[in-house]
Amino acid sequence: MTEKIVPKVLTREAFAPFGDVIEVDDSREHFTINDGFTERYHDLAEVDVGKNNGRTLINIFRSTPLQQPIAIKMMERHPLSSQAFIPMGTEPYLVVVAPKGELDVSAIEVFLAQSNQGVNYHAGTWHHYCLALHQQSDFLVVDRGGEGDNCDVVELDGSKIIETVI
Ligand SMILES: NC(=O)N[C@@H](O)C(=O)O
Ligand code: NI
Repeated sequence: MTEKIVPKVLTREAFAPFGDVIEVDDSREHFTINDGFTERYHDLAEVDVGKNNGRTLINIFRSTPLQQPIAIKMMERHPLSSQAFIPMGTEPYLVVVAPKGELDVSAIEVFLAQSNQGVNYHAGTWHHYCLALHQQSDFLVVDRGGEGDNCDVVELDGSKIIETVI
């Protein structure tokens, strides 16, 4: 039996169980620098890459959209590190997550992220791989390099289907 999931609006509060939202938010700490020509929105996400002598990687993921409607056929987690996705283009994208611990498929949540919002999955947060929408999109990705198996993947039956995003 299939289940349609309607993506939710991505907010810091709603995403808090899974990680951080990276966006300009005047309720967060910010201050003026660079002779007054720059506003620094400070310390927005917890980059956690140090386990087992890990180091920070800065990458670009060029992601091609899947055909919609998208069936959720996998979830993965990085037990040793966080992973941040910051869109470099102008398109929204989908974020599919579930709480840390043993994967609870019934707890899967889907968010629609806008092009001015990045996300940072905390270590162990279950997520689908990067889901671009509408056109090929680049994402700046900050994650971990180093020893150890840092990607657990679970295959799903595809019965959870994401409502099409126009
Ligand atoms: N495998 C890989 O580097 N990418 C995934 O972790 C992802 O979340 O897109
Ligand atoms: Ni990942």
